[in-house]
Amino acid sequence: MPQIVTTPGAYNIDGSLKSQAFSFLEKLAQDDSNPSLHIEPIMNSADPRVRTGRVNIQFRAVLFKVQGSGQEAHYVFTGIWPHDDAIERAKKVKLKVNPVNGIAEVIEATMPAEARDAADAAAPKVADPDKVPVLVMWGYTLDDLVEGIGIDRHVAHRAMAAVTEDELIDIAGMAVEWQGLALIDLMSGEAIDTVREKYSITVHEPVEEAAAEEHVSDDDLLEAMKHPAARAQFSFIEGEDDLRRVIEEGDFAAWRTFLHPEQRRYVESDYNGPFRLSGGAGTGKTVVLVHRATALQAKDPSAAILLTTFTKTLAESLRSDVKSLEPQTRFAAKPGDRGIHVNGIDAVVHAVISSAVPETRAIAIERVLGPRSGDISNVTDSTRAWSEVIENNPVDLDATLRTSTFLQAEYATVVLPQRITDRDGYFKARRPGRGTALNRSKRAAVWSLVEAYRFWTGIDGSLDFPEKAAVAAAILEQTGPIFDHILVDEGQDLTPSHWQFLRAAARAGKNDLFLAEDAHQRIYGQHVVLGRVGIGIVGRSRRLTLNYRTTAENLRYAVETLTGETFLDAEGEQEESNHYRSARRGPAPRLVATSSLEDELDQAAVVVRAWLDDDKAPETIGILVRDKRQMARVVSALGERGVDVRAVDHKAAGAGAPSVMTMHRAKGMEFSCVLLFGISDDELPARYLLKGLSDTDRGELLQRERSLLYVSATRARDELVVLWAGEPSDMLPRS
Ligand SMILES: Nc1ncnc2c1ncn2[C@@H]1O[C@H](COP(=O)(O)OP(=O)(O)OP(=O)(O)O)[C@@H](O)[C@H]1O
Repeated sequence: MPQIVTTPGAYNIDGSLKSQAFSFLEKLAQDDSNPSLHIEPIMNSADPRVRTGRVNIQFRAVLFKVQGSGQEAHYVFTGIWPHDDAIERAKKVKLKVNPVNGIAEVIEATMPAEARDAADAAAPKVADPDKVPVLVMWGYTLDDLVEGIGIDRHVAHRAMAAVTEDELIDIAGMAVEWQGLALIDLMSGEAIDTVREKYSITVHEPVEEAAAEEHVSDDDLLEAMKHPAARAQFSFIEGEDDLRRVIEEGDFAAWRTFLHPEQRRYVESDYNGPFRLSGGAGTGKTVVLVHRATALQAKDPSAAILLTTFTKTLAESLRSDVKSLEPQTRFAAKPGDRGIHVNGIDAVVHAVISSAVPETRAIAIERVLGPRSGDISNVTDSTRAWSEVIENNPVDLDATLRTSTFLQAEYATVVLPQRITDRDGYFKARRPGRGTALNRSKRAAVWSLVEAYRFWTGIDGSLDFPEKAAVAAAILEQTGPIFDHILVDEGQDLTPSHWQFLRAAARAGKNDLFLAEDAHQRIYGQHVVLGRVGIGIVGRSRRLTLNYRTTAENLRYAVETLTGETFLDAEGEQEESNHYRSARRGPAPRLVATSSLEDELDQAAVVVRAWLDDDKAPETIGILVRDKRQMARVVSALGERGVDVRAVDHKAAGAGAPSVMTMHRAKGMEFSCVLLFGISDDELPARYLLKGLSDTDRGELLQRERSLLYVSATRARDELVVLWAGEPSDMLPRS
C-alpha cells in the first residue's frame, strides 16, 4: 500500500475541508490507482515527480510521487489549494536533496538558480547601511551559511543582510524548515560546528546544483527524507489513526509529528546514567519527555517507567499527552508495575510508603526522624506547624531566623537530606548554599525548634512532604529500586528528599534518570545541586534554546523580567537566559496602567471581551493572578461586567469560558492570549511573604516571585496583556 508522508502544509487545511482531505489521503494510502483520486502529473512542472489529486470539485492536493525501488510508492503531501492555485503551485515546487548536506527539502523554484544568484549579487547587501547585520555582527560569512551548513544561497544572502532579529525571524519563517531553525540558532551566535552537530550535518564536496539534481534517484530522496534534520519537514504516517490526528488536530499535533532534530536526539539516545535537559519556557522539554517515555516503552515493553513532575495537575496533563501521542500506551496503575506510571511525585512517594510492610516502614522512619512511634498517615501543614512551634518555644535566635520560611528551608535542605536525628549530628552538618552562617549556639537553638517540630507532628501523626519523600527513599534503600527508567519534568522545583527518593527508585544504569528543568522557573522551594544528593550528571547535560510556544516579542519581554538576577542550575552553574529564541512573530505585549482596582477590573473586562469578540476560543484565553483572593475577585467582577470567566483550581481547565487561575497553577500550561492581572507594586512581590525575613531568605523569595512572573508571561502563545493599578511592579521590565 502506498506510504503517505506529510509536511507541515498538512496543518493549513481549512476546517471545512478536513474530512474530505482525510478521506482523500485515506483512499490514496489504500490504492493510488483509484480513479476517483485523479492523481495526475502536471505539464511543464519544475519537478517531474509532482502530482495533483482531486479532493473535491474545487480543491486539489499537491503531492510528490516517489516510487523508489520498493514495491509501493511514497506520496509526499504538501497541502490543498483551490484548483487553479494548486496547478500554479504544482508547477513551481520541487522535492530535492540539498547538494551540500544531503537533507531532503521541498522548495519553490521561482527562477533558475543562476538568475537568482545574479539577482542576489546585484541586490544591496544591507537594507540599512548604517546598521551592522545581525549575522555579520556574530562574524559569519555567506560561505559559512552556504557551504558550511547548506543554507540555500538566496536565503543566505537575505539572512546576511538582516539588521534586526525580527527581520531574520521573518526570513527564517519563509525558509525550508531545518534552514529556518538553523538561522534562528545562528541568530543567537551558535558556532557553525555546533549547528552542524545539532542537525547531524555532514558537508559534501560542493556540487553544481543542476548536476546534483540529475543524479538524485528516488531511493536517494527517500533516504534524504529520513535524515534527522529532514524529519522536521517530513513525517512518515503510520496508519489511519496517525493520519486522522495530523489532519484533524492541525498545528496542535505538530509536537507529535515534527520534532526538532535536537529534540529527536534526546528522545532516542541512550545515556549511561542520569541525563539533564535544561531549556527556557516553551522549548519543548515536556514534549521530549513524553516522546522519550513512549520510545523507552517501545524499546522494552516490559520496562517499569515513571513519568513524574511536581504537581498532580501537571502530571494529569503529562498523562493525557502520552495518551494522545501513543494511544496504545500501557499505563501502570501502581509504581513499579510494568508500563508507564504517570503521577505527581508526592503521590508516588505516598504509594511507596503505603505499600511498605510495617517493619520496613518503621526502620525507614527511624533512619530519617529518629525514634518515633505512631501514625504517619496525615500530611503536616508545615508553614502552620513551624509558626506554632516558633510561637510556643521561645529560643535565643535572631528574629529573622525564627521564621517558618527559614526553618522550613533549613529542615528540607540540610536536616532531612543528611538524615540528621540528633543535636550532635546537626552541629556537624554541612550547610552548602544556605547563605546565613550559624554558629554553635544558633545551631543549638535551631535544633531545639526542629525537635519541637518533630514532637508536635509526631503527636499529630503527620509528616510533611519532604519528610515523606525521605522516608520513602529510606524504604526503597531497604527493598531495592522499582523503576527501570524515571523521567522528571519541572525538576527545578523538587526538594533534595525528592531527588534522594528518585535515585533510590531507579535501577542504576543505562537510561535510569532523565530530568528536564529550567532554573528560571523555580517557583517552589530551594535550589538543589544534584551532585550533593547522589545524582551524578557530569558530562550528560544539554540545553534546548528554541522556544516553540511564545512569539519573539513576548519571549523578549518575559526574558527581560529575569534581568539582574543570578539563577543556578541543578549542577550549581549559572543559568543564562540570553540564548532563548523564538521563530514566531506577533504583536508586542500591551502594558496597561490603571488608576484603581475598579479601573483595572473594567480594563480586564474590555480586554477579554475584545478577544472573545475577535472569535478567540474562550478556552484559549487565560487570566493569571497572584493568589486565590484575587482569583475570586476577578471572577465575580468580570461576571458583573458581563464577561463570564471560570475559576480554575485543582481541576483541569474546561472548555467554554476563559480561565482565571493563580500564576502557580498556570505552570506548564499555555494559552493563545494571556492577561496578567494585578501586576502592581503592592501585589508582586507578595509583600506579606517578605515580612521579617533574613536577607538570604528575602533574596530567595524575591527570586521565586520574579520566576513566577517569567512563568506567567511565557504562558502566552500569541498575545500578552499586563495590567496593574497604581504603581507597576518593580519586577516588570523598565523599557
Ligand atoms: N517540535 C515541535 N513542533 C511543534 N511544536 C512544538 C514542538 N516542540 C514543542 N512544541 C510546542 O511548544 C509548546 C511548548 O512545549 P513544552 O510544553 O514541551 O515546552 P516546555 O519546555 O516543557 O515548556 P515550560 O517549561 O514552559 O513548561 C507546546 O505547545 C508544544 O506543543
